[in-house]
Amino acid sequence: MALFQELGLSQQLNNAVSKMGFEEATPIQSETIPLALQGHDLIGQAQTGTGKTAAFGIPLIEKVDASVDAIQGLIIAPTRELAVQVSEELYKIGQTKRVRVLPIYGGQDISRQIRALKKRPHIIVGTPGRMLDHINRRTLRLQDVHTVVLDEADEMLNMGFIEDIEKILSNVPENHQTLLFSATMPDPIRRIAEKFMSEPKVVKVKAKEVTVPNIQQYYVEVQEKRKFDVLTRLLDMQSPELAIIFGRTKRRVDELSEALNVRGYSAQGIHGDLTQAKRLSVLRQFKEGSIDVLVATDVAARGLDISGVTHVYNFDIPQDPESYVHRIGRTGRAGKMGAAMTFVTPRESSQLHNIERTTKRKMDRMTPPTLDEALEGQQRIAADKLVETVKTGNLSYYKQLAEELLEENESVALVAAALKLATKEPNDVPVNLTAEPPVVGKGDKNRRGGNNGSGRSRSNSKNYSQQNRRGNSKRFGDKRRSNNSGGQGNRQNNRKDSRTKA
Ligand SMILES: Nc1ncnc2c1ncn2[C@@H]1O[C@H](COP(=O)(O)OP(=O)(O)OP(=O)(O)O)[C@@H](O)[C@H]1O
Ligand SMILES: [Mg+2]
Repeated sequence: MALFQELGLSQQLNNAVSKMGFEEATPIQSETIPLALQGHDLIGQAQTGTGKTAAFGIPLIEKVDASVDAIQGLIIAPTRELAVQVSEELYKIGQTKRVRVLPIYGGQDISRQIRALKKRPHIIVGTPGRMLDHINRRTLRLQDVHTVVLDEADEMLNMGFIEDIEKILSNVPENHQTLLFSATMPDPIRRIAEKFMSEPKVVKVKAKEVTVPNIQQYYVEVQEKRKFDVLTRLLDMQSPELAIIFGRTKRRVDELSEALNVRGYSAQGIHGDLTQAKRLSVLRQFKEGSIDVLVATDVAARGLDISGVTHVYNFDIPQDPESYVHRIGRTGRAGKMGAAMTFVTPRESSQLHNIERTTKRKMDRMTPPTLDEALEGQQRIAADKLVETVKTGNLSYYKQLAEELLEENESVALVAAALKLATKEPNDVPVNLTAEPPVVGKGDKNRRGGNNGSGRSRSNSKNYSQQNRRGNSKRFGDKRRSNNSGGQGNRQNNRKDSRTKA
């Protein structure tokens, strides 16, 4: 790690980064910032959560002449949420220099965007479709652009986006500088990328693994129809501060978030069929912690930086290894710890190995928690909460009654009762989830269905009810259910201050 002061930045930029609380530059930042400032085209590859945004943001802001009222930098991002987030980070970097940054993305009122464009922003951060739209309307003029950034470049250069990108670039002066960043850069895509650039420097942060070491990675062998119960037990046992659960399809995300709510978790889904307003509001609630669990398709997997995400659950194993890297990379960011659990059904073991081959890292096997372990986890949260309240709560109002209760009851029994009331006990309310076909890994002879998204056969989907078919249910009997009404409220409070464990 190097100090930012050693990277040859202006005083204004040094002030900006220290105001953002950055002390040292991350490896990708210290390697790419000087090269970018020298004007080289760049391909930057570094692990998730290691500061790639500032790695392109700092040199771009440095190069902007704030006294010139024209768009000088263009940042293209694959999703609207990411465009918003990147523009916020760039705004912070450029604040001391008074650089104007504007996000433009689909789903937002276009006339409002046109008005904002008239205010002469210096940098535009946008999604390809809406940028093209503005170019066609002649409301976006790019003749003064000197720097183009593709964030999540491999995704952007994937088949779906490449034509849009080419069209956008044909409106930018030819001698512009191009910066491409991503945590993953498969070789065929890198070759496409190089065609867009002139003598690019390739900076690949030296790391043995594609994923960051501070994410503990587990796989859980589980049958499709048992997944939901295993998920809720894991949530109970691990009690994440914030968790993201990835499902394969939009329907899957809807069904999962519905089912989680039925079982007393505060969850919301996010996917491409929701309105833009809804997507942004779900994300905001998740960031604020008013929902604990975000259920998402891969749309949320690229680039989103939400602090406090301690656990990622791949309810469905990802279709390709790159997607795995980006999904689990939503935790363990900026040096923090994280845990990722990937569910693997019996026929998906080849896909598990396929992922491990690409990431060059083995996942540890985790056995699904028993009901007792799930309950223990929740009890521990309740106990922590109780002790915390002893320390910080204003209890004088309760002490008189407490003493009376202690005269008439045994003390251990009293505390046990308080714990019971404060514990969110696992429940088995039936939920409906449509089964997903397995993802069969590359090179698997028996491969059928499942590996190519939309074309996939749905013939083996069927509705069934997932319930706790637990062996040890008798021990708890119906008493366990009697306390569930108090569970949800407690969960909200308990989750926030419990420490996490994987
Ligand atoms: N030098 C630094 N010191 C401390 N924190 C930093 C530094 N640079 C970036 N960060 C913070 O680290 C977090 C992750 O950064 P960022 O989102 O840029 O990661 P990324 O490499 O783009 O990840 P992804 O591959 O998921 O897009 C952000 O919250 C960012 O503010
Ligand atoms: Mg990023």
